[in-house]
Amino acid sequence: MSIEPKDWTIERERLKEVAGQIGKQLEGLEDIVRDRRETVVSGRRNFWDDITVNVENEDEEIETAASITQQANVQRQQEIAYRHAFQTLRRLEKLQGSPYFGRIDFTERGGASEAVYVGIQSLTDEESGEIYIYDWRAPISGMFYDYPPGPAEYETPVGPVQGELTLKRQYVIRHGELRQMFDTGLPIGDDVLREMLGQSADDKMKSIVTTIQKEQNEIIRTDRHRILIVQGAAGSGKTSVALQRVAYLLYKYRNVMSSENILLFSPNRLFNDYISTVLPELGEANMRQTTFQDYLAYTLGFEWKLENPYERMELVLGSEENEVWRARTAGMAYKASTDFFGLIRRYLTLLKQEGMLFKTLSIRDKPVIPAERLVERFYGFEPRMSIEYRIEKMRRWLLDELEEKEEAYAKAVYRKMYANPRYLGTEPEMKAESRRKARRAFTPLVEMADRLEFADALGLYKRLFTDRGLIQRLLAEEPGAEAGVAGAPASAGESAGSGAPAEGEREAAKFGGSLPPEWEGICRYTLEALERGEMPYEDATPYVYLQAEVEGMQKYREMRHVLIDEAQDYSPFQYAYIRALFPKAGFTLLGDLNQGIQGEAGLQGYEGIRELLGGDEAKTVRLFKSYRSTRQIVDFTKALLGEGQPVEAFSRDGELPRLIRAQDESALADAVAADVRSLRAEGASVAVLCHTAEESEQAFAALQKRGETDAVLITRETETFVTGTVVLPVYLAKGLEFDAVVVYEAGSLRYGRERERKLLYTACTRALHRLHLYYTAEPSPFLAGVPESLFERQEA
Ligand SMILES: Nc1ncnc2c1ncn2[C@@H]1O[C@H](COP(=O)(O)OP(=O)(O)OP(=O)(O)O)[C@@H](O)[C@H]1O
Repeated sequence: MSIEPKDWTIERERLKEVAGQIGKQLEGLEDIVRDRRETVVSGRRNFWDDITVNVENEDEEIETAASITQQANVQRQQEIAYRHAFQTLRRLEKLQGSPYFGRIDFTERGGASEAVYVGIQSLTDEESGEIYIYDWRAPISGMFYDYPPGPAEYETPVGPVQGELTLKRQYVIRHGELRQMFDTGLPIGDDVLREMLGQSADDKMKSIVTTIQKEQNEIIRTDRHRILIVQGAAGSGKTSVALQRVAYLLYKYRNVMSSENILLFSPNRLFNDYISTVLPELGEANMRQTTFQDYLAYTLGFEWKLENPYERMELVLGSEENEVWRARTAGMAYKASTDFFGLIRRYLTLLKQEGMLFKTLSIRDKPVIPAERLVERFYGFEPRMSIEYRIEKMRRWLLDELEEKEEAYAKAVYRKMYANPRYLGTEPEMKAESRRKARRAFTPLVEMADRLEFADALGLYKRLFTDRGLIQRLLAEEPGAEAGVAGAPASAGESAGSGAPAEGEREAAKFGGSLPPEWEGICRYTLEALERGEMPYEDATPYVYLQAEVEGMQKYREMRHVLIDEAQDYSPFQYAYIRALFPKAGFTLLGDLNQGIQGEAGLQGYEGIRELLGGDEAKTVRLFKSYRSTRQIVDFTKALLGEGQPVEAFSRDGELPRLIRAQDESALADAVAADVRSLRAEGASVAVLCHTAEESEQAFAALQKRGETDAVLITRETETFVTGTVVLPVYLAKGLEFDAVVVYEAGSLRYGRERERKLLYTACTRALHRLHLYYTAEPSPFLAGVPESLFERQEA
């Protein structure tokens, strides 16, 4: 749709007016920020000037303390006021270069027409009340993403507002100058989007706020369900949507939620760096971010050598498929399952009645409080009392008991000293010394009691793999036979901190299943690893869960929303645990089953976890359209997948993917090096993707030898994402994207097993514009399933 010259004049005038308004507000704010900064600095410098410190008697001490607290409060208020003004200033500065990107003219039914300009945040003239810009997250702005011109509506707290969109316009404004504008008949003009998607990959992810698609907008704004599960094709914008959703939640719930109350679980630290600028670009602070691995390492502490999921994957991909391999992979699958979760819940129920293990508290191998006494005490409680309640009661009892014993110990030491003619100290000296000795001996025991470490969680976990009778009993247990959960009247301690919500316990009782045939082998490798102080990745979550149930769990009640990216790589067991960790949080899960590189140890579908996380409160949404790659790459990768979750391409054209055969390894390295060089000369960012870390190292060395000295090798330890030429294993490229992807060796020896199909798919879907696959000998059988018309064959 063409735009009249007079419209250009009007729009330029308006832009000028808005710039003037921003300038005016900035000026005022700069003064405020300066004043407040000075107040804060001088407040800190002169903190003690207004306080009279007097500690001569108790009353004076109390008065001094009160005046310090009061002064600290004043200081804190001043700092908050300064921070607020400073952030507002930063936000306004952001508006300066590009104040808005869209406009809709909306005529409310029976009302007047209003031009709504949409930008990354709102701008209002406080004197006149005129709204110059609406925040993209405001309800009225939602229509910009959802409707073409014509009938439209938006939600408000008092119900929907209906009317008609008479105009929809998109702007490109750079450095305060109107460069382009388009009137569009579509929800969001394809031309603008195509242009954006045609650009090169950056070393940081970009915000998509100007071109959010209707189906993505729905996900960003949904807040009627506590749990939102998104199954989205590779490149469909899951991560982008997740980050815009965080910005939306921060806006909508700004009075009750801050970035400190939102947590994102991401696949690795490299990814954290890659997405780190999106929220600041939108004028918001980043949410908290972690990886599940980091959380586990923190919880397990230094005494365990925790396996990394990637190390485990290397092991599975790189090993021969013998009996040990089969036991390991079967163990990974079983320990990830809701069946194993159910088994552990039943175990915990049984422990309320029998079988609990405790450590003996001793000093230099001499028992002070034997484990049997603890067992006796534990089973002295009513059977329906929760484990955590009993343990907490025992903690208090133990601390009293230890105090008494410490006193007796001190007396015994004193008597010994007294009887020793060679000891020359005075009586008070002897008393003080004996008390010191007793304190030294008892401190570790008191700490153990205080931290609830007297239950033997490790012993309990190991018993699952040594006591076949126990396992058989747990498997035979009737679902719902959980004492203290089903049907029992509520009483103190009954549900006190049982570790998982009661609904979770009831859900868990449904699971149970049977043991995998490789159980003997699973027991063997598990016990051997634990004996060596090594924690296999698949055991880490079940173990910390069991430990938390018997020692008490640190829950994160302040977290209001938890997002999980690459959700397909978490096990059902992990979801059960995560649910218990964040009892007050809503959840957004973003995953793609097609990219499930953890095989049986990850998710097979969403139904089970829907139930685990909260059943009716969950909503599942699907995204089909892939925005990352060209149509040619999407068609190729779709065919590679065979069956699976549906994928659609956005209409952006590029060249066909290439499948290139090399005579041998050396010829392959020559060809890849030459290819990388020419792609780089065109300015493309290039990823050379490999099967494992070992292959990455070899490929990297081969490229270096052939003069590609700018290439960077990315390993599990890398924390900063760079573009240029990077060499890395596929699993570390999860969530990332590159202009060109070179699959280093796509032969049948690397990607031959069914579990490797998704790995190859994940590799290929990282490409924006170019995809080149190299191989020697035989190509991967999954490539054989791709119609010849979808790619080009070449000889190196
Ligand atoms: N509405 C949009 N406007 C502009 N670009 C978009 C839009 N949606 C997605 N993109 C772009 O598509 C690419 C893929 O997005 P993103 O990484 O969020 O997808 P994903 O679903 O998380 O992918 P994957 O699962 O493959 O890692 C990014 O470059 C992103 O900027």
